[in-house]
Amino acid sequence: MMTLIEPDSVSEIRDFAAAEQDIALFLDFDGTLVEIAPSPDDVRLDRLVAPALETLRTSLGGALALVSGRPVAFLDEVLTPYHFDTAGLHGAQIRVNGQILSQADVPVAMREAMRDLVRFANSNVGIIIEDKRISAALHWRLAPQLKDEALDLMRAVAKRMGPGVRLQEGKSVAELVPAGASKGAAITSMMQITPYAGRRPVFIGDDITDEAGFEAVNALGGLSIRIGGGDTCATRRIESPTDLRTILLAAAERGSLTASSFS
Ligand SMILES: O=P(O)(O)OC[C@H]1O[C@H](O[C@H]2O[C@H](CO)[C@@H](O)[C@H](O)[C@H]2O)[C@H](O)[C@@H](O)[C@@H]1O
Repeated sequence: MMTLIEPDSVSEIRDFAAAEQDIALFLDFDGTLVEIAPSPDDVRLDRLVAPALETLRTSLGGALALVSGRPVAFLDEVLTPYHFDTAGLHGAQIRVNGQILSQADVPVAMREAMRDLVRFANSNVGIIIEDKRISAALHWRLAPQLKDEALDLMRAVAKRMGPGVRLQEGKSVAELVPAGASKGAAITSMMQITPYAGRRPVFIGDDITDEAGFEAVNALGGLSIRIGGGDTCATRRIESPTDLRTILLAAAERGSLTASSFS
């Protein structure tokens, strides 16, 4: 005898299937795996996190990647001895299975832009510049009164550099980033290849740059999780990096991470 499935049951079955589907885990770094610190060099990664990520990477069949505004080389150093798949510089560099899949060119006129940023930092105590070659960040966390001036400068520099560059705002920071790069585009392209393809993407982040990643995983039927407050298109929240660390360490201990681990 054939059993008719009521519409409610169909959606329940779909939800159940999605909850059970193998996931691909994409993790932001600053504000997600580490607490926000006064300056970029001050971040501290709990010593248990990198080995836990390695255990989870294995249990996810390799489908675990970092998606960050930091350069790939920085993340390799912080997470040493592990070299995770990484989309760095807001998606401008992508490395999977040890191979560089894509790397944007250094934007035209970046050197001239850096001269302007250095001049601004030299004449304003508390302003920090990160020269990441393909991108550049201007931080005002230690000089919040300079926010408007710093943003005006970055907007003018980005405009002068032309359509090859976009301005990425973040927590007390503005960055010059290659125009085509975004965390959403990076996640979408990684989801097309092994070991990510066929899995349900889960992306966890905390900042404006992560919203493109949330949109991408939402469009792919995945799970988007924002750490902390703020407007977001993420469908779930986790209060803090400490709470996320607790979830990840417990999952590593069990040797299993699914979408329900984040409920
Ligand atoms: O995508 P993410 O991994 O979150 O990286 C985004 C930017 O994070 C860093 O800046 C932020 O964290 C600093 C350290 O906590 C903090 O001092 C700063 O105010 C934040 O904006 C990093 O320095 C940038 O390069 C990343 O692009």
